[in-house]
Order: sequence, then C-alpha cells, then structure tokens
Amino acid sequence: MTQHWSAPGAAGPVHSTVPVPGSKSITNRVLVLAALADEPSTVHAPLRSRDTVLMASALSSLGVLFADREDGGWDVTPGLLRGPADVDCGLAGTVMRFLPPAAALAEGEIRFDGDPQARTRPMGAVLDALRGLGAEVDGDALPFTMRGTGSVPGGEVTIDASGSSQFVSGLLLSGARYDKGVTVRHAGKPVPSLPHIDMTVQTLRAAGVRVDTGTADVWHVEPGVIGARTWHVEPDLSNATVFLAAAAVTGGEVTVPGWPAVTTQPGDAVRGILERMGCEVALSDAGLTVRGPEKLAGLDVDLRDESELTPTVAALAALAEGRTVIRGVAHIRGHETDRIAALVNEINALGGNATETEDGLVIDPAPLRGGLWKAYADHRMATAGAIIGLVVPGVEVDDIGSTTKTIPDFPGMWDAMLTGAR
Ligand SMILES: O=C(O)C1=C[C@@H](OP(=O)(O)O)[C@@H](O)[C@H](O)C1
Ligand SMILES: C=C(OP(=O)(O)O)C(=O)O
Repeated sequence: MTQHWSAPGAAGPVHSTVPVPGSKSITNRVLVLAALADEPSTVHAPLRSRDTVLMASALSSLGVLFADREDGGWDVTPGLLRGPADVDCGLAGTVMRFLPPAAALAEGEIRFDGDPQARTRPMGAVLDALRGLGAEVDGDALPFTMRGTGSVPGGEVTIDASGSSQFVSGLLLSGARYDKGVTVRHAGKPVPSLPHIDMTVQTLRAAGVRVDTGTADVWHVEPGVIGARTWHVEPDLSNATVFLAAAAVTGGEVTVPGWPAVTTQPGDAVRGILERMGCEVALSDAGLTVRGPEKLAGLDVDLRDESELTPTVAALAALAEGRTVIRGVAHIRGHETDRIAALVNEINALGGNATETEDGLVIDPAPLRGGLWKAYADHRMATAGAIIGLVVPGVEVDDIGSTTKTIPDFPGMWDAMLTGAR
C-alpha cells in the first residue's frame, strides 16, 4: 500500500548522529550462505526490512530454520532444501537473482514471482545460466518455475552481466554446492557495481569457499563445503548517504557511527563524492562525519561502480551550484524503476533542469519549488525526495512506504534526525 508523506523541512542546519541499520547487500549474501552451510550459523545485526525478510521467508519455505535472537539477529539452521514452494521476490533484486541458483539445489517444484515492477527487471541471464549449468527452469523473467532434483551439475557458463552485477553474484553464492562448482565468464559491455561482486567473493572466502578471480571478467568457485560461522553485518552505507546528505544540503553536521574503515560496500564512495561537492568529511572512531558547505558544488562523476548512489547524488545535484553530469549508469534503467527517467521527471516537476543521457543524466542549477515527488515504488526515489524536501518547502512524496524495502522505519529515523537538530 502506498503511503503519502509531506517531507519535513529542516528548521536550520541539521546536527545529528544517526545509527543506520545493517547492510541489505551483506545481509542477503550471508542469509544464502548460512542456508547452504554445513552447520548452523549466527547472524548479528542483520537488516530486517522487506528485502531481507523476503529472503528469510523464501529460504524458510525451502526448509531452512530461522530463529529470532533477542539481540535482533538470527540463528540459521540449514535443512535439506525441498519444494513445493512459492517464493515472493517482492521488488528485491537480491532475492530474484540470488535465490534461484540456491533453489536449483532443492528437490521439487519452486515457483517465483514478485511485485508488478519486478516482472520487468532483467532475469534472463540468470535463468539461461542455470539452464546451462544443468538446472530445469522455464521462462526468462518473473514469474518462472524451477523443477529441482536435489543437485546441480554446474561447470562453466558465459553470460552478459552488463545489466546487473547480481547475475554474477547469484551464481557464485551457490556455486560451491554444485557438483563441478561454477565458472562464470562475462562477455559484453562492462559489468556495473563491481564492488558488489568483490563483496560476494569476500563473503564466500569468509565462509571458507575457494574463489579464483585471477582473470578479468571470469570468476571460478571451487566445489566444496560452505562453512558455518558467526556473521557481523556492517551498517548499510548506501542508506547512510541519505542522512549524510541532510548535512550536505543544510550546512549542518551528521555523523553515522560504526562506519567501517575497510569495506566492499560501494556506499563508501560517498566520502569522495561529498568532498568534491564541497563538504568536509572525516572518518574517526566516532564514525563518518559530514559537514555541509554554504553552497554545494556540482560535479562530473562516473557512478558505474556505485550506481545505487545515483538517486542521492542526483538529489544533491539538484540543489547544487553548477552543472552535474552523472555517467556510467545506463543499467539503472532496470533497477526498481527506470531511475534515469524517474529522476529527470521528478526534478523537472519541481522546476529543476535535468536531462537524460544514454548512460546517466545532466542536472543544471534551477530554483526548485514544492510539489508532488513520485517514488515509482522505489525506496531510493522516495529518499531522494526527502533530501530535496529538507530545503524546498512543500515537497510531497507519494509513497514513503517504499522505503521499507531497505529501511524498517525511514520516516521515524528522519524525524528523529530533525528533532535532534532543533
Ligand atoms: O549485489 C547487490 O547486493 C547489489 C548490486 C547492485 O546491483 P546492480 O549491479 O544491478 O547495480 C546494487 O545496485 C544493488 O542495490 C545491490
Ligand atoms: C538497485 C537496488 O536494489 P536491488 O537489490 O533490488 O537491485 C538498490 O537498492 O538501489
């Protein structure tokens, strides 16, 4: 159900410390590995939001046991994977691309579907690859059905992963459990969001899986045991960027505690981006602190590696002095919505000056006015509207409920941040 929201304005510079929940991307990798492991695992500080709860529910329906811990974590006990089962992917790329390669190991029929917009997200590369690896699956997009025999031969497969890094990550995450392991070769335009593949490889290695990344665009996972372990999930740095942006646009100061010194999360790139836009950025034991300038500067930036930051950067750019050019993100037309078109439409609807390019967008300065900001069921479109609403009176976000995809209570966190500011 959509939830209309009047974006609160900031009464002055925002000063706040904002703890952010766990990383969606790490949580959903860890849940798959814990489900396929040889023994029970414990997951501390996972994200509990729509995307990760859908992942846990899907794995439960296949026979994996999830027990809630008092500290908010999960104890995960693997089981023999089996159908019949119905998997709801919601709008989660990580569920629709990471689950089928795991479900291929199950015995029985497993049906996949998701939200209406999920049916248009690219899936063909994953499903073709699974067929090539010996799994039985019909279709090229949601909805589709898998019929498993309890094992997958595995081997080598060539895919075009220019549409999403998740095609590669999904196959690697389950590949150790295939009889011959898996070798994924990419052929096509450059793979986006490469740090997310690094995250997959690092998470697999932490579970004792041997992964060879010695050749560009080829990833090899050896067959073997996926080790059980205790996992600690980092805060979600991409979600954190929205709160840091509040400091950037109001000339305030926001700290996100627990920012990892070393991480594979692409959200970490926000440090350099905000500096280039004129912010002071400091990483200390207290976390990451951003102090906003009097006026933000535009920038020319390639976001191919950190494409999920595009909505935040575009919102900042719409409030900056000077032109911003965002490049390298053609594939985000296949994210939760066509984010290039959506950002251009909504910025211009508020009086802004944005234009689409083939692989991104150009935003020129223009005075913004209040009005309706459409989220297109996309959590990051909704949070981009919230950023603009801090300094442009009268911004109305049509569907703030979409933020539950990766943040359990975004409006509450936003209010707490602003209340601390007053
Ligand atoms: O593997 C992951 O957890 C993700 C990979 C990226 O997908 P794309 O490669 O499709 O951009 C990213 O944008 C998405 O939010 C999460
Ligand atoms: C692209 C995103 O999500 P998904 O995991 O659904 O692909 C995102 O969160 O920006």
